[in-house]
Amino acid sequence: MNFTKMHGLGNDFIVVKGLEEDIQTIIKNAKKICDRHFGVGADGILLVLPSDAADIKMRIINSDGSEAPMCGNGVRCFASFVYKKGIVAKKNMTVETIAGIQRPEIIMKDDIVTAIKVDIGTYSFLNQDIPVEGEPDKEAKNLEIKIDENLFEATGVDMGNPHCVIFTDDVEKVPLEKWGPKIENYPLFPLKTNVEFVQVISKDHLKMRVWERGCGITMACGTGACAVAAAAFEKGFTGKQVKVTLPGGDLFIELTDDKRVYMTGPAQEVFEGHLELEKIC
Ligand SMILES: N[C@@H](CCC[C@H](N)C(=O)O)C(=O)O
Repeated sequence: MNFTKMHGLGNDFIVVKGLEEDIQTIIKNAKKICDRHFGVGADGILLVLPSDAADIKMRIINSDGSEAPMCGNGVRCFASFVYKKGIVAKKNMTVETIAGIQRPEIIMKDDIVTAIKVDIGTYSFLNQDIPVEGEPDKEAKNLEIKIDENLFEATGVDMGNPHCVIFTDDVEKVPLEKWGPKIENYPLFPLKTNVEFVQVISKDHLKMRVWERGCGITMACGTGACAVAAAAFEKGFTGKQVKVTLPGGDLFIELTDDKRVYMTGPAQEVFEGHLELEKIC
């Protein structure tokens, strides 16, 4: 398997040209390939595939082998990859995902890709969209989650994938490795959920840590940053433009009146490699 290792703020991916590789074997063995000790090591695998509906298609496989409908940091890495490789020779492109069509824009300075801005679609708080158990057309704005002796008030957000956002005074004090998996698998979320703990720094600055569904703790989550910005705006904590600081760095999120979300951030290629699948699978 030929691959390119990339990351968006430390949320790292193995990018593979799907048409040139045996993708069934790759998906079946994603856990081994993503293992940081016995494999290449990554939070997930991004498969580059042809699309009938857009310029190109992205499939996202989490490090536990589950498939995700959308990935914010992934789509920036993916767009930078297909642009630099000449697979899609457009700075404004369309990318098909299970969650719909994403619209990344490659931002360049002196022939170097400096950032990628993505129109990531609209957010929703509706139970049926996230999904969250309960009346389908009610909003998941005051969910009660009890973990051990702790009672949290959470906001459920659909960002193409499910998110559970919890505001707290100090994100550094949250025992994420303990609470993250319990909230990911909380019975309210039939498809599990990504989990974000977020601290309001100011009207235009949030700080968050994330436990990702199918991966665990990651250094950044693009859809998570969008979900957190939407939840904070809805609660009146922040305005429509916000910087979100994650352990791996900053993302810039803009919300529009019609609930559309734009995310801007970097994508970095790390190395190219060749893995002999039969050696680890
Ligand atoms: N890292 C991602 C989200 C990846 C998918 C997620 N783990 C899920 O299963 O929904 C991002 O940057 O958005």
